This record gives sequence, structure tokens and C-alpha cells, in this order.
Amino acid sequence: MLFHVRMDVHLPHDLDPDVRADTVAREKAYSQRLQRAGKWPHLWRIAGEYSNISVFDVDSADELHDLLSALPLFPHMTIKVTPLATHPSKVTDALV
Ligand SMILES: O=C(O)CC1=CCC(=O)O1
Repeated sequence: MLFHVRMDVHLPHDLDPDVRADTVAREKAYSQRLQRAGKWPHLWRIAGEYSNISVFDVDSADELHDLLSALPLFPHMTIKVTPLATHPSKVTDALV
């Protein structure tokens, strides 16, 4: 199952710089582990914002929730999830 996920990061301005750096480093390592596992095939920065657009490929909404809620930045993010279904006009034999 594919899910479109938008994450907006809102780190507190008074967050200790060491805590901030550690949290961001843990977020990167966690996300790269999921990317390598094929669970997080798209991760795009929204230009000009501390936000990303991602696509997750998971077995269920429950799995997605578990993965998202374990993000180190989860306490500091607003997350909007959109389930994706197959479009009836999608060409399936196109060369891309
Ligand atoms: O910077 C972000 O958009 C938050 C984030 C998600 C995965 C990652 O490494 O950072």
C-alpha cells in the first residue's frame, strides 16, 4: 500500500543545539534505514520550507503509523497522510 505523507517540522527555537543536532542525526539514520528497506521510496524536500513530501510503501495503515510515530522528529512534526489508490487512466505498460 502506498501512502503520500507530508511532514512539516516545527523544532522549538529554544531547543538545545546539541539535542537538535542529535535528533536530526537520528532522524536521518532512521529514515535511511527505512529507505534502504524499501519502505520509504520517495523523500523530497519542499523548496523553501522545513517540510518534506514522502511516499511510503507499507503493508497497512497500522504499519505506517508505527513507522511514523517512531520518527525521532515525530514530537515536533505535523503529519498529513493521504492513502493512494491506482488511477483508472494509469498506463501500466509505458516505458519510463
Ligand atoms: O527534514 C525533514 O524533512 C524531516 C526528515 C524526514 C526524514 C529525514 O531525514 O528528515
